[in-house]
Amino acid sequence: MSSPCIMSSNESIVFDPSIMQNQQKLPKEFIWAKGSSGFSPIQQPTQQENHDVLNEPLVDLDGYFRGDEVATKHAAELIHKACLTHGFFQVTNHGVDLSLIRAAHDQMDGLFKLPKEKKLRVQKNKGEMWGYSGAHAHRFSKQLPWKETFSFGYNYVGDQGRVERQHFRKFYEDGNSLLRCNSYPPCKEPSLTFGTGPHCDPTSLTILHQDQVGGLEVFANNKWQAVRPRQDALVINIGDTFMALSNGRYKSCLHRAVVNKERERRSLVFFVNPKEDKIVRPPQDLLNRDNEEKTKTSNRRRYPDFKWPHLLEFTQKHYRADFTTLQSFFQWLPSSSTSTSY
Ligand SMILES: C=C1C[C@]23C[C@H]1CC[C@H]2[C@]1(C)CCC[C@@](C)(C(=O)O)[C@H]1[C@@H]3C(=O)O
Ligand SMILES: O=C(O)CCC(=O)C(=O)O
Ligand SMILES: [Fe+2]
Repeated sequence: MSSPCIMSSNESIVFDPSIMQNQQKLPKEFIWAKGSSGFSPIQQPTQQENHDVLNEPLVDLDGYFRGDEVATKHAAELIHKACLTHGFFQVTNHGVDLSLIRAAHDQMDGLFKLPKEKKLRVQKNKGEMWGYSGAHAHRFSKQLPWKETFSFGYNYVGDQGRVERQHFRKFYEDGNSLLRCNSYPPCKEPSLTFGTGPHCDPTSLTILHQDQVGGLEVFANNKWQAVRPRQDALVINIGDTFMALSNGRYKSCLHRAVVNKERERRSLVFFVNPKEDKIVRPPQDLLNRDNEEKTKTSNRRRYPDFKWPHLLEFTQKHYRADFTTLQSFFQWLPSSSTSTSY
């Protein structure tokens, strides 16, 4: 039986923001805090007032788009360094018009303001990637995230017959990516819960635009640090799949989203994925370079080969993505059947 005041259908919670944001006491299903023991600092929610602000690299892409070689080299170096350390940076002059971003947020607003019944008509089923989800209550029963999401599939079919220019461009061509709209309603007890719990994205690359409310945090230098919202910037982070593709050189970014007492927060997230049949394996050039640079013992392959649909299946059917997803996936992989319906 769920907490009082929460509408319940078929035993799972219905996350209605207009009701939830007025709950004086956080329903137990949303509590993440575990007291002083049993939880590492990574898992434990922290008081919002205590947060450091991250001084992450801000990369201006203007020179790159103008074909300025020096500016491009500088931007590439900043990105490379950020990927080697936390797997996180922001970009400005990224080529996406601000008016388009605003229009996307307006559309998102329209979606989240739909009546509950309409949202539930497109509810995600377990194992499916697309549709509406209220606190993921159809999938999980505890440590629910304080959010609603709408997810959409995106399949970019590249120009046919184009000459191959880069290994990774080819690798991601025709991939099945995912667009997700997140809405985090205000919460009376924000320090007990999360909008999105601590995790590394299992996907490859994440491109995110957050509104001006703030709530995204990155675990860097052994502490949680807030990412200051910038209207003109896109937040980029490395996910587990890209970390594997780079043989562990580039770091999958550990991050989370906290909620607050007063303001609803929105974010718009694009998760880039390779096509289903691609084998996630570091390019030979990179392994050769590792061979030249390091001793024989440290240049071995860090992860076994896998395909994205298997990692996706793992996170949708067997394991809730967190900050040790990749490790747990490689333990599960040998025992799993390699046929999948994705
Ligand atoms: C493949 C995915 C699973 C999640 C959506 C995409 C990329 C990020 C994953 C997620 C956001 C990581 C935190 C936990 C999660 C359950 C969530 O809070 O939404 C994850 C997504 C999911 O499984 O739906
Ligand atoms: O809303 C945010 O800022 C973060 C969301 C996130 O990390 C995710 O959806 O994977
Ligand atoms: Fe994420």
